[in-house]
Amino acid sequence: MTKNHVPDVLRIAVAQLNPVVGDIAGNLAKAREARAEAARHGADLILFTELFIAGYPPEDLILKPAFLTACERAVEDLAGETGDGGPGVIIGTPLKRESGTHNSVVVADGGKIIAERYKLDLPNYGEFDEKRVFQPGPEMPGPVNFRGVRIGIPICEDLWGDLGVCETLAESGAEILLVPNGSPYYRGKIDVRQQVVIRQVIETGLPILYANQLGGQDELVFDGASFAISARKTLAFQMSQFEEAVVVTTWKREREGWVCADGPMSKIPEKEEADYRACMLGLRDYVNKNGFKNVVIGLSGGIDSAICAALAVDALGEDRLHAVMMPYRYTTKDSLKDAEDCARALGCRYDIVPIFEPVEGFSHALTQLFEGMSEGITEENLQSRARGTILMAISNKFGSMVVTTGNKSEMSVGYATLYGDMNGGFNPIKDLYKMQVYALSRWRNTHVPPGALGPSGEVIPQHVIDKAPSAELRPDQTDQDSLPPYPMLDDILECLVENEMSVDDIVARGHDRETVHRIEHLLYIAEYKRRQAAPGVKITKKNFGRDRRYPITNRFRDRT
Ligand SMILES: Nc1ncnc2c1ncn2[C@@H]1O[C@H](COP(=O)(O)OP(=O)(O)OC[C@H]2O[C@@H]([n+]3cccc(C(=O)O)c3)[C@H](O)[C@@H]2O)[C@@H](O)[C@H]1O
Ligand SMILES: Nc1ncnc2c1ncn2[C@@H]1O[C@H](COP(=O)(O)OP(=O)(O)OP(=O)(O)O)[C@@H](O)[C@H]1O
Ligand SMILES: NC(=O)CC[C@H](N)C(=O)O
Repeated sequence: MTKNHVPDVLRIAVAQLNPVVGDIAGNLAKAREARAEAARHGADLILFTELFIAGYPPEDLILKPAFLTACERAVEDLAGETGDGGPGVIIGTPLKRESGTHNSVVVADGGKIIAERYKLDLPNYGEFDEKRVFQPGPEMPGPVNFRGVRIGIPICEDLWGDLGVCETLAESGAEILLVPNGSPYYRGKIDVRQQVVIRQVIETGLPILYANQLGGQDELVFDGASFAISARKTLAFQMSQFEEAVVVTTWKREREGWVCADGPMSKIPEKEEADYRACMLGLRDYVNKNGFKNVVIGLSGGIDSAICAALAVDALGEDRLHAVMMPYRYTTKDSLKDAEDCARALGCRYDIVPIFEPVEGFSHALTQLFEGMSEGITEENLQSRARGTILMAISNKFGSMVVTTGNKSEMSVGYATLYGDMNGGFNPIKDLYKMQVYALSRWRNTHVPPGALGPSGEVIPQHVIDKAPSAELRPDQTDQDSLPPYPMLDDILECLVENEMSVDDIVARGHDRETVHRIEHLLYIAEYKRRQAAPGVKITKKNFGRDRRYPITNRFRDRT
């Protein structure tokens, strides 16, 4: 220490933890445990993620006065506990003040709250809706003097937006920026975050520590991967992605400012692994946080239900998945074998429940009404609905949640039966196009991701990957009877959904205009189905959920 007791070393613990939205007592207990661990490792300060005490995003819970009171009490309790001489705390909480209800952080040390700071830049795009429930901080935040070190605390979007929060903090004397985040995963997001942080390091000349939440919350997956960028614009430390951790980083005051002298350097997973682990974590947390002991999946012998089964076993363990094959007249021997092979490879419970009787029963009940009419989609959908009803019966009887299996290609064009195979509580592959389902399946057959509870080896039989996809709702049916080949379909969809491209621009990529028009039309008319669909894990920049809000009643077609 220097003569005036300003420290030359600061040990900052980063709590990359998985809170549960609304479980204030549970989140407080987690914070206490993390602080105790940080204390054991000699930390001076522990940094929690955005709105940690509430869980992020709390959405309209913020409108409940009782929720706000409970959050504030919890942080007051924690602040009181910092009188034990252990680490100080930076923790996120909503706070109702005269200037409004704010997305805030509380800084506590020596048994009391020493500062409050409010988020200025409220994100209101994509999955974010913060302007709906919060008011922005009334003024630019200044640095907080923590044991003689001037710390700037921009809150998440304060780093991304152009309100100049970081710049102002630097101008008003901040020596280091510690940023609590609630930043959800999408493919490639890590690079985007690093660019955002590097930009602010360049603007301010200060090192930035970026602490991100972990865990699944409905459609969102918070992937952690907290990191710091030094004032020299190099990666100072990197925490693991998709894993909870409390790490203590050591910062030293040098001539050029604060420098991270010690911190972890975790490896960040590549494309398929990252997507697979996001789907796994999203499913695991949805099931566990909502109190389901088990899940049930209709296992058809096709690729979608196979990868969902693999994800379920990896997320929950083989004893928590019940796979049910429900054959009908058009189910091939191959499908029966593929489903059984898949269940055997995964080690889960497997049952066969034929649907002849329910389908024939419905058909019989409708014979008179449908007399003289030809068979078609109605009869195909009866098969899907019989299966959906059986899965829901198993769900009701055993308390197991139905995992629904529609991929993004199908959800885009409405290639799924409402109240049939769309039945279910959660869909781990909802934001994966069909070609991505194949890529992840191949990847899983040669890798076991960290934290997965499933076995190694070929858990998705190669034959399932090689054969032509089919709904098997009529003889010799394949998906390509009514849809363009998946590589083409997926490219057109990505252009329309993720990139909001014009039909002309999509045609310029080499696609047939009539096909693009047809896919655009199918995409628009399936909106009503998606509004009734189960939530699923967000993997892309634009998922079918809060990211994309199209009207159901919509006559617009791009015909320029
Ligand atoms: N705008 C709107 N708002 C509210 N409701 C609307 C609606 N438009 C239609 N509807 C209703 O929806 C009904 C049609 O929807 P629905 O009953 O689902 O049936 P529909 O979409 O006509 O048929 C299901 C399609 O999915 C395919 N499929 C089914 C099962 C599995 C797979 C697969 O491979 O994964 C594919 C199947 O081959 C067929 O092409 C209409 O009868 C009407 O009642
Ligand atoms: N014979 C079956 N037994 C059990 N479940 C089935 C059966 N057929 C369909 N399903 C369920 O309905 C979903 C829709 O599947 P369908 O076979 O119609 O086409 P898909 O979307 O290509 O799916 P998959 O690739 O899993 O076959 C399947 O993922 C599965 O969960
Ligand atoms: N919670 C936030 O403010 C997050 C916003 C930011 N753009 C992100 O995705 O990380």
